[in-house]
Amino acid sequence: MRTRLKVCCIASVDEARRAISYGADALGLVGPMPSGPGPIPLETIAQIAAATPPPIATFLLTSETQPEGIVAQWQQCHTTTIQLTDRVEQEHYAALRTALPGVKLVQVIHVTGPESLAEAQEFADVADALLLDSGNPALTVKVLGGTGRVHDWEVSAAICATVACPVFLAGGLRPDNIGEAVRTVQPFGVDLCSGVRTDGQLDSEKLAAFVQALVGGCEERARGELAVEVVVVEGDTAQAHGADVHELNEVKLGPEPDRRVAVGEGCKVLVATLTQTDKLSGLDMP
Ligand SMILES: O=C(O)c1ccccc1NCC(=O)[C@H](O)[C@H](O)COP(=O)(O)O
Repeated sequence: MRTRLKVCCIASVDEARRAISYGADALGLVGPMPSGPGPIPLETIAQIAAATPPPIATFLLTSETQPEGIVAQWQQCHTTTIQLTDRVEQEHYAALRTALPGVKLVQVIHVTGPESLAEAQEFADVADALLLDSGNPALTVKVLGGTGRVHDWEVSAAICATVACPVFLAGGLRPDNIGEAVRTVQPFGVDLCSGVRTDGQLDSEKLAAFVQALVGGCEERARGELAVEVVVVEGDTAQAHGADVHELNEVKLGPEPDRRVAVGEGCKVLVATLTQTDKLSGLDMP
């Protein structure tokens, strides 16, 4: 699977065009924030959103946490998507869906430790996607993104392996770490701001280097996925080659014809060539 690219902190129509020309699938447009280098006026966000062709997605980043405030900001810029950079309580999602039909909602989870796994699982059913970032909403002046810092990718990997919705990885991604990030976390998409900027401006050379490294990381990820084979028979005598039994709930199956699943009488047998594109969910393993 190709890892999708979201380029954030886009500040002008020119930057939007350049990001798209280098392969961006989505653009991040930062609205009013309590801190950080990325905010631009909502009028500029509206201009960029209007100038962006389908199928490129435009994300309004908002720090608002109440439906009225979120809707009021969106009405000034009409993006395809809203990225909720602070925690928006689940009960508010219904009001947002009613007020903003067709607008996708992406909930940011700031990965602060193992407890973030439960928070991600909480939002996986209500949001259209999650975005794992490195901010800290608990600070007196909230930090909600654009930190340039990586977080614990093992927690992010656990989130990606267990939630059903698409997950973007963000936080300190750069050309020199994106390959490892993609291999470790296996996200649906990646998102970055400071790693492709110089003196606050979108830097085409850094962006080109990032895209090249991302493509390389995706190819390695695909090779790794296809290399693993697992065979499991009966609970007590389960044997696995290439993955241990405890990992099986996180193991993912590839598409037909690579997938071969047989459920035997009194025991369950799985023989599969694995990729990381599909969840194993639905298979009742011993
Ligand atoms: O850039 C900001 O100022 C910002 C402030 C508050 C929320 C989000 C912000 N940036 C947008 C993003 O979502 C970034 O892409 C993401 O936080 C990763 O940033 P970086 O670590 O600099 O790549």
